[in-house]
Amino acid sequence: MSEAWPAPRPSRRIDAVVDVPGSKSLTNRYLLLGAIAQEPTRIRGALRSRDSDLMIGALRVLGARIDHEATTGDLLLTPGPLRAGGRIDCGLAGTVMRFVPPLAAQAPGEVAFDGDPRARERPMAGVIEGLAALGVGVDHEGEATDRLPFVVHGRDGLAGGRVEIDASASSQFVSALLLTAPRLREGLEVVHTGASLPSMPHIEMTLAVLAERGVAAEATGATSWRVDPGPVAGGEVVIEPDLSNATPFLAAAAVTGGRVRIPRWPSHTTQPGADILEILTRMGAHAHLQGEVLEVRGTTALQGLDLDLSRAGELAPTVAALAALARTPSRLRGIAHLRGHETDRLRALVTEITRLGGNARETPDGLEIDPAELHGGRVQTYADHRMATFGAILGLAVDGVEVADIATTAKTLPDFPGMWHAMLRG
Ligand SMILES: O=C(O)C1=C[C@@H](OP(=O)(O)O)[C@@H](O)[C@H](O)C1
Ligand SMILES: C=C(OP(=O)(O)O)C(=O)O
Repeated sequence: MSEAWPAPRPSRRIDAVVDVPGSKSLTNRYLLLGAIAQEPTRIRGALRSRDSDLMIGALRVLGARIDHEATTGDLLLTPGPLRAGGRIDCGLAGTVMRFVPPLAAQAPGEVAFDGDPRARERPMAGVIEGLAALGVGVDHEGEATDRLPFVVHGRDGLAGGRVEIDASASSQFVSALLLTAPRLREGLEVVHTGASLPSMPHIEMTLAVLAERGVAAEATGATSWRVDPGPVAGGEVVIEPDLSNATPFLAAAAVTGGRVRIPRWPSHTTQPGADILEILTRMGAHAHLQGEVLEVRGTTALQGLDLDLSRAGELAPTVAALAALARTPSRLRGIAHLRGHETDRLRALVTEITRLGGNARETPDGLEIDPAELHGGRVQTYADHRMATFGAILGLAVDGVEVADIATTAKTLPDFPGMWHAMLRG
């Protein structure tokens, strides 16, 4: 664990252009599809961070060749026959622990999965149920039968068909089963049976990425999806900037009355981070897209808001920081599943807002945050990259904020502290 990081306060008005690295969710989907493609794939603008490196490591264990081209920074994927017999470290990456087991299920033999201590607490039931429905055995190495660690007993030539799972704990259960479905003899229909379903844009992203690689993939109902069997194309792909990782920088403009611009902002995207435009506008900041540049300018006072964040739960820590600095109350709804993220984010956000003198409460499916005068303190981050960026946002507006283990941001951003200081320099 690194030393506590003194969150910087701006010495002058922020006016910065921030180049944000590639999307975690897109990078890890294209990496996985590259490993089962019928030809090599070149990924431009890929994210290099702990989560994408864990995905690269996992795919290598399963037989893919992945090279980093130093001159361009591109990743070059050469698919190989699926290989069993290895151990996969999922770290704390939801995309690795959920997306890779269904691929291992198609490798002939045993593949073991484990991760960080907190990874053993994150929900996995939907993936394990899906594998069972496909006829794939999973042996549990610990006591829990719905979590890591486990061993997948894969085999060639799985039939596929139709599986019913409860994905209310994570949309990644659905994406996981769909992503490797082109290799199933009959393809796959996935039907969600639970009461609610978070992060719908991430499921749409899965369908869009499959379609972009030449696979027939579509929604068959409000909560059911189908992927046809068929070859996955390789070729070149360019990854969009990570819009969720852009949000702390945009929030920096909003809370300080400054200006931040993000180049290469896509005009059409399946990334839920794009919702930040509307959220910031509702809170009183000026946010608009000029060509391919998103510009956010802050105002003197932020307004709270009542918001259903179920589409974009990833944004909750950023929005909670904004809400804690707003002058009217906020309610964030539809995010009960955040209790299964890198940490229990609802509890962590309430604890850390309260630590700094704020006023926040958990509700059954979210948070209520009331205006309060904040003071300094050491924000705990619980191995959660977005708790660290939450602390950094508050530190822009409040004296004496420190962030414990800022290095945890490396989960999805290779040099968050450097980028943050560069933003303050303008
Ligand atoms: O498919 C993806 O890439 C993701 C889906 C979402 O997961 P949940 O539905 O578990 O929230 C999101 O929060 C996560 O950061 C990335
Ligand atoms: C929930 C997140 O990550 P993961 O992919 O590990 O689920 C996140 O990045 O906010």
